[in-house]
Amino acid sequence: MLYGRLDGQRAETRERLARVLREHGEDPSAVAERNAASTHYADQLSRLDAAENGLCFGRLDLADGERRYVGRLGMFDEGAEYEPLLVDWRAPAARPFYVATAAAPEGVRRRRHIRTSGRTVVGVDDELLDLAGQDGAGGDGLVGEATLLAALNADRTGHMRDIVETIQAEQDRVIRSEHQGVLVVQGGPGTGKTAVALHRAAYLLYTQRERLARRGVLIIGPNTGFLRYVSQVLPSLGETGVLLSTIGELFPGIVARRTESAEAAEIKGRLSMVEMVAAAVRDRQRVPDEPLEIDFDGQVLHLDPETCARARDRARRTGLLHNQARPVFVAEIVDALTHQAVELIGADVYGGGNLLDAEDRAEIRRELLEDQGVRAVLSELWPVLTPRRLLGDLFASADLLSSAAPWLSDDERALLLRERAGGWTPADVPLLDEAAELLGVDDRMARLRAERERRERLAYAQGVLDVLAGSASQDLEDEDDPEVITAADLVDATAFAERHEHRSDLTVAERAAADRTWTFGHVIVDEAQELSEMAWRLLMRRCPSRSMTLVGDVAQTGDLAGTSSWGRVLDPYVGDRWRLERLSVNYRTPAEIMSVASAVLAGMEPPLDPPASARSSGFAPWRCATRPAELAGRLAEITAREVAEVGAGRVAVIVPAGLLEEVGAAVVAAVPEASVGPDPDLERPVVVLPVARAKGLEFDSVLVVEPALMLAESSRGRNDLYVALTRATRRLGVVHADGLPEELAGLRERGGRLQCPERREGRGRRNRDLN
Ligand SMILES: Nc1ncnc2c1ncn2[C@@H]1O[C@H](COP(=O)(O)OP(=O)(O)OP(=O)(O)O)[C@@H](O)[C@H]1O
Repeated sequence: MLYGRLDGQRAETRERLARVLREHGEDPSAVAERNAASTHYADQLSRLDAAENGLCFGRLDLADGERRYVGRLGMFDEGAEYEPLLVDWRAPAARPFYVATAAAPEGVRRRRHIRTSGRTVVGVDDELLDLAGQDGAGGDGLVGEATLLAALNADRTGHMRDIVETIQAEQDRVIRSEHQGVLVVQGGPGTGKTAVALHRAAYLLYTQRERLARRGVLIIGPNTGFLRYVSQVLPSLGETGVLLSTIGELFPGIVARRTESAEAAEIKGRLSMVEMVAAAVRDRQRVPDEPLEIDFDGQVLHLDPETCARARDRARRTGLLHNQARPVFVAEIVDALTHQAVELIGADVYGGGNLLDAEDRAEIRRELLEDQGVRAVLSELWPVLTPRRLLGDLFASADLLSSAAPWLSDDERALLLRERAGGWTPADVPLLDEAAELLGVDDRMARLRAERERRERLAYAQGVLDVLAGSASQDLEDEDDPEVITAADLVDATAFAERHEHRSDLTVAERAAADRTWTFGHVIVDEAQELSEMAWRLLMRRCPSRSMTLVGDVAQTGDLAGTSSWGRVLDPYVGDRWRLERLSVNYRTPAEIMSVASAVLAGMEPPLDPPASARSSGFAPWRCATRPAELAGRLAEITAREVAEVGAGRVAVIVPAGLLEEVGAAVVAAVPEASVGPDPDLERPVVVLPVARAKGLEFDSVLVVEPALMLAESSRGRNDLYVALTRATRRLGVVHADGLPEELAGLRERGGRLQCPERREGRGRRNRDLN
């Protein structure tokens, strides 16, 4: 019945969309309305399409006899006073599906998980909450155990899936949190932080659609590979209007492809760069050491340092940004030159005094403003600067660098010095943004234009409202219906004009991506521990409301500029006004693997508790020692066997950065479909990737290569190793030629023939130790 209705709604929406697209009318208001309507219907259609798989996945039988179905969207029976047929998972009425327990049943007698394949029901799992005390079901933390385990044990595909059918109570608390400000979600690996962050975005879009549709939601991830990996989750929940981005993509017009050392990136992430950028701007507002000579109209004009200093002080005292203050500087200098020129050109050598009148003086001023020599001097003393020019010049000059950042050591400045050509790195982007904030643009003309357009829009909106009010009062007379509400009752002309402000076809996400100064309604940051202080500054500018959800794990910080303390990151922006939520159950990594990773975690500062695994796999992680010369070849052979073991699943070989090429080449020789590199194709059966790029990803089987080298490669090597060890959903092996870090000494030796204990022992059982 529900699918029948879904088909009906889709056909109707498609028809409406087609009708809108067929409409003619070329005047701007018709085009704007057509665009708005077609976007609305297209969004609606994609929501309906997304509900196809698993439309209805739950049923609640309540103690009072009511039966409630839970699914991907809400459906109502128009013929029966809008009786709910299906409750959207985000609606309050669906909440007991995720949080009811035997101890707190929330009026639920039975919870049913309905598993479907296409439109066919393939299984139901019931939990009787009022009987839970007797049969042991549902009383100890995990909700919908059978369905959950089926999801956790499924082969990985290279794309993250939504978890809407099996959200757990602690996750639900985060997803539906009513906290308005900064919400930090700290949780160990596999606790569902990414999943929760994405479902929270979907939840907020549902509960605050009007506001968020206007301002948009921004989701920040650590790299484009990760964003690709998670990119299907929101569309599968019917939500598409979200901007997924890395920090390196947040400066419109710049693609940050240049690479640099981790040490250089760390320096650029420090808060002291604010002072460096400000000093670099000040250094470009110059006063010459000697008087300058300018040839003008057969005369030589002199510009002395005092005049320049006075002009600079006056321009600076305006408090305007560099480019906006420039006209003040220019006016001062040109006035001084005009005065000199008038004195020279108009001097009455016989009678004394000056032969030039006010009009002549104005003419000379105009000529000076257009004179090439004068312009060159002004550009030297107070140039128009773009962020790219400012930082391009700065990083290409040892002198400019040492003047702008004298507190850096010579070695540190040497790390920043580079060729001008070659583009930008991700760590440059927050600096470019900082520079843009200090430079500003001389936008007087643009503002005049915008004001004119605003007035036109307002007049148009008032016209529309007058027409609507007229026709509504007509209706009123015809039908004598006091309930009629006119458009003007609901919105005034200014609000109406704002709605029509953007007449282009661009979506909110596209407009936001193209506008550096766009401020978002909500910002979600995944792997938030990796962001530098400068990146936080940029993000806070994009979210003045501080409506943010930050998810991460300070034990997994790999970036040298990242953090080990949420308080330290947030203090400058919100003081202690942020809320911390913790996630404690690991849904990815089986208990056997987590106990290996926990030994690595134990050596970290500050000490953190490892999350409890939701299940055990029955597969013991192993190690395999080999000689250095045989490492790559041995790995290739083991990888090929793992591929056969995981069947349709995915295998990852995670290596220290220095071994990527060698190991990658050997693995590709053995498994030609393998994808190798920092940004591999995750849909391939095997990927070989450096440890720094493994963050946030997961695979059925993981081979960790040379853990001792991972520890040594970076000052955050322990965190990197912890990340590598916690990427597997089923199987973990460690292959090494170097010595093994002592934390991993307890691993069993891999046997000569690969055993398949999972099959012997049964796959993916619930971890009975949980809680
Ligand atoms: N409630 C759930 N139901 C089904 N699967 C879940 C649930 N919670 C998490 N998972 C699965 O567990 C895996 C790990 O989740 P996720 O990647 O969101 O964890 P994470 O905390 O971000 O991990 P990391 O910090 O290691 O990146 C994913 O496959 C996710 O789909």
